[in-house]
Amino acid sequence: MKPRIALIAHDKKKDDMITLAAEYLDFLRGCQLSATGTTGGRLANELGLTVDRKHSGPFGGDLQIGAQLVNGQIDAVIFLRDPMTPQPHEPDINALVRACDVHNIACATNLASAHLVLSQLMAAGGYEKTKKGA
Ligand SMILES: O=C(CO)COP(=O)(O)O
Repeated sequence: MKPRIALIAHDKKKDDMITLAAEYLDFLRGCQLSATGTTGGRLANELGLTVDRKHSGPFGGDLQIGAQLVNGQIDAVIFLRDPMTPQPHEPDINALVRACDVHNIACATNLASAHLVLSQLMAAGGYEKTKKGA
């Protein structure tokens, strides 16, 4: 089965998400992706990824991803949170991260852990990262 990955980034982390996804592009093309609205829009427009776009985070997108996760439809969450900016939907963010803990779903909330999760999922699927210039 294809890995089912949720990709979410707060505004100041969206460029990081695009750079991250570009690095794992071949692998992510073979995954089933969900994303909050604006993050998903950028992933689709800038990288051509096929993404199940939920509502934007402040309008319930985190909760929609949380519901998918609770229903057993998500294997890992990459959630690049902005720890320096207060978010109007902080309760929704906490609910999603809590749901990951309740259901023991890997949740990477920064780039370092995102690389670990993605490279591990890739290795488990027998993928190799394409080396630049190779
Ligand atoms: O706010 C978010 C996550 O909490 C992200 O939502 P967007 O991808 O719609 O910006």
